[in-house]
Amino acid sequence: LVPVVILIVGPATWVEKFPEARGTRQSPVDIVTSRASSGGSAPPLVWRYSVNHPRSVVNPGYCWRVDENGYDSELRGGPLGSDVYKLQQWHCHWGSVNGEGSEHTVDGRAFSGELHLVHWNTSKYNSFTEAAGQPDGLAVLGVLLMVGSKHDELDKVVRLLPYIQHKGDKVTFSEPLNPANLLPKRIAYWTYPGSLTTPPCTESVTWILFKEPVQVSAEQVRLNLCYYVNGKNV
Ligand SMILES: NS(=O)(=O)c1nc2c(F)c(F)c(F)c(F)c2s1
Ligand SMILES: [Zn+2]
Repeated sequence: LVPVVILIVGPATWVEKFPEARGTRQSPVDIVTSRASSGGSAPPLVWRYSVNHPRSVVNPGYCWRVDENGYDSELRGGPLGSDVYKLQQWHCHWGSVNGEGSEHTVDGRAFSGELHLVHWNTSKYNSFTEAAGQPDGLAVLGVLLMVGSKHDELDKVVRLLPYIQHKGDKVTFSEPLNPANLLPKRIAYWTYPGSLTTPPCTESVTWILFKEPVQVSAEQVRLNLCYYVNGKNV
């Protein structure tokens, strides 16, 4: 008899180290479109981003993250009440197999990837870290990515990936980049109170997931996958 050792790593074990992961508003979720209520009279969601400032692309160990380095920006309206949120960073989630990389699913369907623009509530809190622990502390714009035509704005980051192949690597670039160009043309969205999708899984995120996917080229998906540390989608 060969002893079988089953090593369980991943979401099922997160609750041991991060009790929040056992919470009542955990993300990601499957968006069941038939059960989503219409937006009613929510005010429009508005955003303004700084374009010309130095940004850093970092390899946190799963995919890549772009730090906004504190430059000004604003996200307000929609489900965010009267608070103003500021863009802290944006990052991506890709799958190891095309068509399976997104975190959220829509009617059970996964997409090739998912971009997250992470904002924090500057009306109520004094730092990102403080806000990240509060139920109304963060607002994340989720953009579903599907394979299609090349995305020029995203390419400003993808072309830097060969320089951050290892966890902890970081490159700073000053090429003008408008995060608003990462969003879909039509801005209809689903929103729900949720959490960080990776440990510590804190229940501090107002999720705003755009309905319309954004297209990226197969080559851009491949580049994201090959400059991918650990090769798994956290
Ligand atoms: N994938 S996510 O929900 O947008 C998201 N997760 C995390 C996370 F785990 C962190 F530790 C963190 F500092 C973040 F800023 C985010 S942002
Ligand atoms: Zn994310």
